Amino acid sequence: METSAVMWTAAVATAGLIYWFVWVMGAAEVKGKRAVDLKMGSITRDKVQDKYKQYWSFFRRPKETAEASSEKVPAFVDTFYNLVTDIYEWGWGQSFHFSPSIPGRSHRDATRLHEERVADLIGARPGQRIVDVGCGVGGPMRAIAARSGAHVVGITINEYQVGRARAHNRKSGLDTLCEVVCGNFLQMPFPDASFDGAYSIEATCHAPRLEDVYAEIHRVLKPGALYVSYEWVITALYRADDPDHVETIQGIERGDALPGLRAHDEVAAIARKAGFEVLDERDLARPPAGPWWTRLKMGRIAYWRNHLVVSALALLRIAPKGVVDVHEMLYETARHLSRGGENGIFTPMHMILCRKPLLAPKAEDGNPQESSS
Ligand SMILES: C=C(CC[C@@H](C)[C@H]1CC[C@H]2C3=CC[C@H]4[C@H](C)[C@@H](O)CC[C@]4(C)[C@H]3CC[C@]12C)C(C)C
Ligand SMILES: C[S@@+](CC[C@H](N)C(=O)[O-])C[C@H]1O[C@@H](n2cnc3c(N)ncnc32)[C@H](O)[C@@H]1O
Repeated sequence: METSAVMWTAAVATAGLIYWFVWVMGAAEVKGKRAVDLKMGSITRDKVQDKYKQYWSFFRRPKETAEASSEKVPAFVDTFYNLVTDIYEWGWGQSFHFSPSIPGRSHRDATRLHEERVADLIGARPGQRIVDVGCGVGGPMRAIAARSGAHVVGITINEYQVGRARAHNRKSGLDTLCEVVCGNFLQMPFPDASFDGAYSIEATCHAPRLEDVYAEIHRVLKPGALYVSYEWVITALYRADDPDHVETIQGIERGDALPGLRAHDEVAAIARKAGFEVLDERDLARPPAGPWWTRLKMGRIAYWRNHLVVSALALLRIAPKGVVDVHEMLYETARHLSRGGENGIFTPMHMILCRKPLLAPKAEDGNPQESSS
């Protein structure tokens, strides 16, 4: 073959490979986001690397830093979601959480069932107003509204997610039932006693003090309303004197913008302190539930492919440079999360079901008060 023919063949093959990597394999599982559309939320291209460095230096020692400057946590969590939202959508889907694997069922089904369980636990029904505390781009909100017919109002600190969630709501025809607002769940822009139910899926772990977000949820619920949360916690198997355990938990905190994971046995006491009655509390990851971390482990080849895709896109200046660093951080985080799941020291689905009592606790004169907020 002539040299020019060889060169042409090689060029066409390379172009075909790039096309396959970027446009075909690079499409999200839910086809919501493609690699070529990766942005870094509302951060401008030239600021991505700086923002990533700032995030990393804040969360490198998550617990100490967040304890010393807890008021800064929501802003850094916002930065984190600017950096990761598109990568999450591209490589995971529109629901930013884990779910127990179910033999013979797809990840998409397992995710939806884990979300529908929330609707069932709080008895959501048509005509009710439910708040989704930390709603992401609204995967759970759409599943819960579709299942229950309830009106769901989601709140997220990240403006970019608000835009994505609203676009998905419109596209799925659920925008009459689903609403999204930008705000801090530690100071929600809602009146007292304005919701018939509430839920949070893998979101309150971002609060520096769980009591603050629980108190705020308690405030916006009507007396008698139910609240369910899937919490990220350290389990009873954790040993503080085991360096491998310590490294795993710190790795999870660092790569997920967490100001210190809580222990499983702290959650119910905090809910009661916020004024809730605790109706049920369970780790949904315990057998017979299938392991939630298998999806993360199975994705290793895809992550390697994704690494090539983001590196190529950054090289071609289609994606901002910092995207490679963010992707690497997520790869590391996936390793720590899988390890935490496998050795049983961490769960992302410690479920707590609470009710705001009809009557507030006794007043000083010993008589129960009518519960208002
Ligand atoms: C609840 C939270 C997020 C949970 C998960 C949705 C995400 C945790 C780790 C993320 C990922 C890790 C590896 C990425 C991979 C390297 C990339 O190629 C494709 C996306 C990932 C799979 C990404 C997807 C989302 C997670 C699983 C926290 C933040 C409280
Ligand atoms: C891991 S995502 C989960 C999103 C959604 N629950 C889901 O399962 O798809 C966590 C969410 O909590 C939100 N969040 C974190 N801290 C917040 C805060 N202080 N106020 C409002 N939202 C917050 C993030 O913006 C993000 O949307």
